Amino acid sequence: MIVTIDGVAASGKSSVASGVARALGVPYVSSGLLYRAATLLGQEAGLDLTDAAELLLHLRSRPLRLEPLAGGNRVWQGDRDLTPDLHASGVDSGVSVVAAHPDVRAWVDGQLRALTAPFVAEGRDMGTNVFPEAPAKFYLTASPRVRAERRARERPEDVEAIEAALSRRDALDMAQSAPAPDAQIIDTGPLTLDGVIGVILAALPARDPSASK
Ligand SMILES: Nc1ncnc2c1ncn2[C@@H]1O[C@H](COP(=O)(O)OP(=O)(O)OP(=O)(O)O)[C@@H](O)[C@H]1O
Ligand SMILES: Nc1ccn([C@H]2C[C@H](O)[C@@H](COP(=O)(O)O)O2)c(=O)n1
Repeated sequence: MIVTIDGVAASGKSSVASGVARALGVPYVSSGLLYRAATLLGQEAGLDLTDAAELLLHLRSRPLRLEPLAGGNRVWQGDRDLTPDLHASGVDSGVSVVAAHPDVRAWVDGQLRALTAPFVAEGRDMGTNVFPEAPAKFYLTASPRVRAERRARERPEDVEAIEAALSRRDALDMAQSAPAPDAQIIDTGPLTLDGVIGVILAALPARDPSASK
């Protein structure tokens, strides 16, 4: 079975996906890391991130590998682990431009669709575009203030500045961030992390252990 968890920036997608995946004993797949890796490599090579053709040529010359694990995902380029660099604020500010290119999206989608189910996939368009056939879809929301307060607990930055950056990213990512019509929308604002995971686990269809999707 594939479970999709989409939502706005910092709504809890990766923490919730990891918790659900652990409970189900399957890996989770963080699609945003591939967009982040494309951005990091483009920036490191000094490329113009608005030039999708040049960026894709560069990405295809040394392929990336997403390693989906229940506890956390890693992205490799050869034997270099890119993961520790993928949440730098420079990547945060460039990634929406990269994620807006249709050809980059097709490059990411191809890698995701090549993965073997079962897994929990999180991102923006997992339920709408990449795995529309998934039998269980969820979409996480929370106000920009709630999300900024949560982020401020992990980064030594001002809540107002984080909130402004999140709202900017929400606007830039809006085109690919709509909930699937058959997704259950969960406002995580009033819920704990375990509470959100519990809502999702309770809503999952009964599992057939022999099914692969
Ligand atoms: N329901 C919740 N209650 C309290 N804290 C939460 C909840 N959900 C997530 N968090 C916390 O909010 C922060 C952001 O969560 P997380 O990184 O999982 O979000 P994300 O949607 O994957 O972010 P991004 O879009 O930047 O990849 C983390 O510190 C996480 O522990
Ligand atoms: N399926 C996806 C996943 C991510 N993105 C974009 C949106 C974000 O700006 C960026 C990083 O994602 P995050 O790590 O914050 O979840 O990648 C997307 O367009 N589609």
